[in-house]
Amino acid sequence: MPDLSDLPRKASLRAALLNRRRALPATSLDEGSAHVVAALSSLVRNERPNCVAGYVPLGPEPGGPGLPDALADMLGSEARVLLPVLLPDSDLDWAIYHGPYALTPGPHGLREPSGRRLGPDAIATAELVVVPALAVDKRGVRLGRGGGSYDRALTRVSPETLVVALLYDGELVESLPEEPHDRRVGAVITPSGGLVHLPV
Ligand SMILES: Nc1nc2c(c(=O)[nH]1)N(C=O)[C@@H](CNc1ccc(C(=O)N[C@@H](CCC(=O)O)C(=O)O)cc1)CN2
Ligand SMILES: Nc1ncnc2c1ncn2[C@@H]1O[C@H](COP(=O)(O)OP(=O)(O)OP(=O)(O)O)[C@@H](O)[C@H]1O
Repeated sequence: MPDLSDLPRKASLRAALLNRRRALPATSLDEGSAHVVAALSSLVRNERPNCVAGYVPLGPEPGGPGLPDALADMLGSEARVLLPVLLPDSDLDWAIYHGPYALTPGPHGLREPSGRRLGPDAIATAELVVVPALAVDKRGVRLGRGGGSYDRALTRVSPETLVVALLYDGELVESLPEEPHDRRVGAVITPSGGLVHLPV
């Protein structure tokens, strides 16, 4: 694999990382996601958040299609899982997860919650924020889909709240390009490394 930190632009990094994920065999995706979900489960059981912001994995994203249900199972019955709804300007709205039958098709092949929208500030009520990423570097700099959605959403999250990105092995990289609007994450979970806290 090339040293991803040597690739100059975010767009070419995204393409390389997406191609690498698409080339992973189904068994690696399944096993990787199972390890990631197990480490996330330990984190949730330790932290006992009342509200977790999650996501519905798209294609080969870590966590697999069962991630929202897995999150709901990790939490007590009083706790809630928030899921993102992509807005036309690429900002994120949020709605409570009420099971797989309450997900509807969204843009880019996304599946989004069909329930009442709580507004973009609802992410501030999450006590743990689980985010998708294509890669994260050792400082916590995150590379996402390129809409700037999580850069905006994470500005509404308290600095005290843990933001954790789910990755496959090889996606916690040495260095990524960072722009002023980029919001760093506090931790990543990888299949082999489990939960890794990053310096804020
Ligand atoms: N699961 C998930 N949900 C998410 C995000 C994400 O990265 N993953 N987002 C993060 O901001 C927002 C959605 N933003 C997105 C922006 C672009 C594409 C995209 O380019 N999709 C490809 C098709 C899928 C693929 O092949 O990977 C496309 O349209 O070509 C997807 C999501 C909110 N919800
Ligand atoms: N607070 C903001 N308000 C408006 N636009 C923003 C904001 N933050 C970032 N953007 C815009 O979003 C675009 C993409 O940003 P970037 O490449 O960092 O996305 P990303 O973090 O990879 O994507 P995502 O968060 O959607 O997964 C940039 O053109 C940037 O100007």
